Amino acid sequence: MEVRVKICGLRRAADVVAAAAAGAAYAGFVFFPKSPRHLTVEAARALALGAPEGLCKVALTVDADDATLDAIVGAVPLDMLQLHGREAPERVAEVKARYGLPVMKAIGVADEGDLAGLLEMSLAADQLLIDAKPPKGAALPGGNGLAFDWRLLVGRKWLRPWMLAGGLTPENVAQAVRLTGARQVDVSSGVESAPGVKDPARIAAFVQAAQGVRDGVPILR
Ligand SMILES: O=C(O)c1ccccc1NCC(=O)[C@H](O)[C@H](O)COP(=O)(O)O
Repeated sequence: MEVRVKICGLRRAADVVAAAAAGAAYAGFVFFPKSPRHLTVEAARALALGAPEGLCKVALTVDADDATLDAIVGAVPLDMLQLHGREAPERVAEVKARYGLPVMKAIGVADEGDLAGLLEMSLAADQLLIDAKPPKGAALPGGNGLAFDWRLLVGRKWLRPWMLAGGLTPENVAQAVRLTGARQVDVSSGVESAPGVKDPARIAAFVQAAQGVRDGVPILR
């Protein structure tokens, strides 16, 4: 089975097209004003309307209230919501019911203890994004280019589809997939030339590297 790739933090139409052309399955749009990847609703709408068919368009928010989500969902044609803050399972369920869109909930991981709530969150969310926990005092809850100890995921049983994120790059994604068995991966800073600036060549290299592993074995092309 092919590894599905999400390219997060896209800001230019050409990068959305590059992601789809490279074989990415998901395009992530960040709504978080402190992020170099932040989009206005109008900019996200234009990107989403121009996105190639079949690309799953994901809006990423952080502890957003209903008014913020109403504005995003009302204007941007989306396929999924990614909740990247401290949303509790009850809020995840509420968002899912209110908008009728699949919800992916991010879980920040630094140690085994951070995985304790996985089952409860799996019951509320459609998918999980297992990401590195940001360092204390970090300005961004994600997109920090930091990895966590992937060995924490080895042998784990999953109730829902999940995505591995955090510090992935074209250089390390194959190893991460082999070790964790992830069938989906997410990247942001690992395919950038500067914060918020995606590099189409790195996007292509990332997708190729992620998909160059099947059943834990590298594929020789
Ligand atoms: O990317 C951001 O700027 C961002 C801002 C606020 C909340 C979450 C954010 N990103 C979440 C993602 O899904 C990233 O792709 C994920 O954290 C991996 O990022 P990276 O380690 O840079 O590949």
